Amino acid sequence: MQVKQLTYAYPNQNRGVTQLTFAINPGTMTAIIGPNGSGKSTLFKLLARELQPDSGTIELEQQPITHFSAKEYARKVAVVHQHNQLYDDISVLDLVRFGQLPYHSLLAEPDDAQIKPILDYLELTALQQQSMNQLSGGQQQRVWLAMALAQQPEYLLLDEPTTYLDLHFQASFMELLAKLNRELHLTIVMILHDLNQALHFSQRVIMLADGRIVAGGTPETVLTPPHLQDVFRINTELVTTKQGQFIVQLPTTTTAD
Ligand SMILES: Nc1ncnc2c1ncn2[C@@H]1O[C@H](COP(=O)(O)OP(=O)(O)OP(=O)(O)O)[C@@H](O)[C@H]1O
Repeated sequence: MQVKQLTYAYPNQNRGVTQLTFAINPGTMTAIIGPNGSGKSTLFKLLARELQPDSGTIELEQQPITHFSAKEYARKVAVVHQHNQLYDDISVLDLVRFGQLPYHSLLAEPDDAQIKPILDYLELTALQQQSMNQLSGGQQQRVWLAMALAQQPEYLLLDEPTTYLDLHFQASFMELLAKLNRELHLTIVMILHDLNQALHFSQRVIMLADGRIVAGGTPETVLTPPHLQDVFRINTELVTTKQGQFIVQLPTTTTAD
């Protein structure tokens, strides 16, 4: 996926994103990070075709993404939003079946042979007849991911996928994404707020500020204390442990006794 000079401003505003250029290489995990209001969600909506750019292009397989029909695009790119809303009560199985819509007409019988391994993979088989509103937030998040996988996409876009999960589920959800990337070769693009998740789970980080890319590259080159100071206005230190390196946020001011 190639993003070239992508620019979007909300109506009557000059805010949004400006002149974004970057590539998402197949088979990689990319983290999009930046402070509040830096343009992450706007970029996400442009990649998901929920907004149309004012100028610039997004290309997939050397074609502008506008050339794909909605169904064609859904077979290539699946989106997991941060705030998923359900208007009706629905079972886990029925919701995951919706992921197959890009392959079938509405009247076609669901193909549960394809769904079953996905439910097994995400440890949802025992929950498949349960109603969504009986599940915890972490379980629901796995079901939305299962629905996205039922689209059999090549690209998976995730907007702050771990925001509502407790620390245990945050860690296991990120491990799961890494497994999907490794085993199914899914290309993953995710908005993250947690800098250590970006450090440990991405090969590439795109750092936004004021709607522009201020740094892009490997996590080690982008997530440096000077960059984090400039962009997030936080004081950090990279600490090396037996488990690898971690970004630790330090107090911004020190009080003399
Ligand atoms: N619907 C909208 N109408 C007008 N301006 C908007 C709208 N949505 C976002 N903006 C503005 O566009 C800019 C980028 O916002 P965006 O939501 O993309 O940031 P973000 O990085 O996702 O922020 P956050 O971390 O708070 O979710 C901000 O200045 C914001 O105020």
